[in-house]
Amino acid sequence: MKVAVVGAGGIGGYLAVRLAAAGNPVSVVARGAHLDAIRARGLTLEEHSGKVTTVQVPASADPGDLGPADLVIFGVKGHQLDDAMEMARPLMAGGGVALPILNGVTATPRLEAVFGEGRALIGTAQISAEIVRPGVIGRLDSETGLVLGDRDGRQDTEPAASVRAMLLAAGAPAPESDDVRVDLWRKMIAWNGTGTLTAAARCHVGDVQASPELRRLYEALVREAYAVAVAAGAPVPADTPDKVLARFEGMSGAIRSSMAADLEAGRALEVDHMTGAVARMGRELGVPVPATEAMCAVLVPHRDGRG
Ligand SMILES: NC(=O)C1=CN([C@@H]2O[C@H](COP(=O)(O)OP(=O)(O)OC[C@H]3O[C@@H](n4cnc5c(N)ncnc54)[C@H](OP(=O)(O)O)[C@@H]3O)[C@@H](O)[C@H]2O)C=CC1
Ligand SMILES: CC(C)(CO)C(=O)C(=O)O
Repeated sequence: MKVAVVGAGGIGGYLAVRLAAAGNPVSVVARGAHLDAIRARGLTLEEHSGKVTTVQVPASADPGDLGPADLVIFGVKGHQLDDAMEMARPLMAGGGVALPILNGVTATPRLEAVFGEGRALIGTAQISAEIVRPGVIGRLDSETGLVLGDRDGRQDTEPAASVRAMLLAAGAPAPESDDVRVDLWRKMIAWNGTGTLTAAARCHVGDVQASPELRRLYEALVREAYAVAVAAGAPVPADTPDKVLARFEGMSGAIRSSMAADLEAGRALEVDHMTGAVARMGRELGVPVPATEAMCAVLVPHRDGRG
């Protein structure tokens, strides 16, 4: 299966290295110093375990250079997806399928709106990774991996089943799921706590775990996002908040969210597609989300980055 990764950053870059190292034909769309480094020295993955892998892959800022792919992995941020989809048209021109790994719950419908119904899978990354320097991805944890399936949440249909098999064969965990839509929403609920708070409080998960005040705020953010998910008709079971809170206890304290890293680096924030989306849905659905609104108020001034 020919694979193209649009946005070979933290998660996209991690997947690109794993798939290419296993012998799959992978190309990447990147830009700036990251692209220059990939072209000069290859794309490198430094894992939490100390393992380092470098692959040489075709890389370009222009997808037209790379040709159509069977699988197009979208690894960009929520606010970058519209531009990325537009430029990715040559990659999708051969009838391939899109696999978004973005946080939030809107990437699949956004992709289907551009490429057509049934042309996008659901993907949700339980992975923590970031570009640590141009050309180099650091995987910061050893979490569960990339949960993927079709738009109805199934993993036994094509091409979802083949994509998952390819990831598993490449040593990229792609856990089993009864309904991938539940995983997607569960991640959104968890992220409203971990992702929002490590950004807003400019800290790591360990700081939240150690602070009674931040833990209370974390729990409020998780419970608010769950209430929004239920009101939105998401198929999330009633024990979801408790499971998310229990999992948080075992999470590596060294993790912080991609938004926390973006905030520190002065990059634009995905806030409208994440915390902001929960707040917006809360308002629309009549669900009070005061903690989420407060986090938005703190993060929105930094939305466009330092330029
Ligand atoms: N990082 C993590 O640990 C996790 C992230 N996620 C989610 O995954 C998604 C991706 O996050 P992450 O991997 O951190 O993102 P990164 O910012 O690390 O990677 C995105 C990459 O895409 C590049 N890019 C964006 N638009 C284009 C374009 N038009 N042409 C070429 N390159 C482009 C960016 O370049 P540039 O920097 O120049 O904009 C960047 O290198 C987000 O939705 C995030 O919330 C989910 C789970 C965990
Ligand atoms: C918080 C985390 C690392 C959880 O996997 C994440 O989703 C992100 O960085 O955006």
